[in-house]
Amino acid sequence: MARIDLRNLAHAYGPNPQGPSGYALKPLNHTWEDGGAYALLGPSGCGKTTLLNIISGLITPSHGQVVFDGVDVTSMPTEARNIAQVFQFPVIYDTMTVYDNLAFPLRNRRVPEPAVDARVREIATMLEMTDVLDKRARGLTADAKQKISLGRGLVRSDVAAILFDEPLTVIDPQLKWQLRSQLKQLHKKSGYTMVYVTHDQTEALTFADKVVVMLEGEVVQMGTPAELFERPAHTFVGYFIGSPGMNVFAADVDGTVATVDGTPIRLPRAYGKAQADRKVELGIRPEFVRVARGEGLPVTIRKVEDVGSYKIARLTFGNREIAAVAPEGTEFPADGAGAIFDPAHLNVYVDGHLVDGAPAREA
Ligand SMILES: Nc1ncnc2c1ncn2[C@@H]1O[C@H](COP(=O)(O)OP(=O)(O)OP(=O)(O)O)[C@@H](O)[C@H]1O
Repeated sequence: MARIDLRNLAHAYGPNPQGPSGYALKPLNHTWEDGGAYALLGPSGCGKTTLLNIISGLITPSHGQVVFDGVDVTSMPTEARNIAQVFQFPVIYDTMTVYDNLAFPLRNRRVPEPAVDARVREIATMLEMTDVLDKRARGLTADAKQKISLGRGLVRSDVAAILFDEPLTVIDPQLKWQLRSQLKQLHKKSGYTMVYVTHDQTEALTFADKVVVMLEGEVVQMGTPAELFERPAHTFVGYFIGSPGMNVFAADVDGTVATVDGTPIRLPRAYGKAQADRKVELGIRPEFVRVARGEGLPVTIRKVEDVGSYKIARLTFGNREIAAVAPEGTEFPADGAGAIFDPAHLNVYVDGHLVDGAPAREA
């Protein structure tokens, strides 16, 4: 297994990129620890596959270096990098049996047959494929073929890293759930360095110790699921992670007070006044918004959704929408409702990026 350092990495597909928008991957410096489980999460086109393919060697970056355990592998071909990669669609030998497909990466490296057999059976058990080991891959369902692909990625124990590119896309939802937890367990047991590309937040948050959130070719935050939830470094992380996403609205911030449409809101920290051409916003997760009668920001309750274990109140304040999450059984006021924001969880963003205020002095 390897620690992966990405040094000043950037990539443009065209020969003469014009400014930052010409880059599919904007300059990036990161260390991914040996044995870590990482997810690359972001919307379609944000550069996840580009980054994964640079790590695997399928793409040579236009700038910077990829370093495995201190060794610069940037110009090494994929085969020399000692990695396993699992793609969105099955990459298997149709005419071979499931057993031979799983054994292939090991036999290729001249692993002795008894060790091959033990490992193939271990992986087949994990994937619940022991009863089809003798069947040819050709006749199997798309799900089963993709499981073989996953198995081929997981079968070697001497790889520097295992890279997954949306590996569960073609798998049915029930099985997806099961495979996701199995991958997590396998990671815990084996300590492989794993990098998992997905656009699905549930997949990323259940699989990874650290999630790398990407937007328009840029890493906007790398953090644990709790960090992404509690302190989104970018408004995009706030929207993209969580359901419903973080409430974000324009505000005028000066010192320890934010003003939203003339209504002052107290902030837990002090902020300098932003330059006039900057976009200043407040962000607060719906979980930290409470609705009460006659207190806080005056709002109208547009509707209340009961989603089983909790309720989501959809509020309007002027022309803004605010969501509030409340425990099951909460009764909302029929009139005079106000939204109260938990100050400890109010974040200030300038041009989309989180700003750290200074400790507020007592008045
Ligand atoms: N071979 C290529 N030539 C030119 N541009 C490309 C190429 N591959 C990707 N791009 C562009 O680079 C950007 C990042 O694409 P990439 O496939 O890495 O994103 P992604 O986040 O993996 O998206 P998806 O989830 O849709 O696969 C996109 O604007 C895409 O159009």
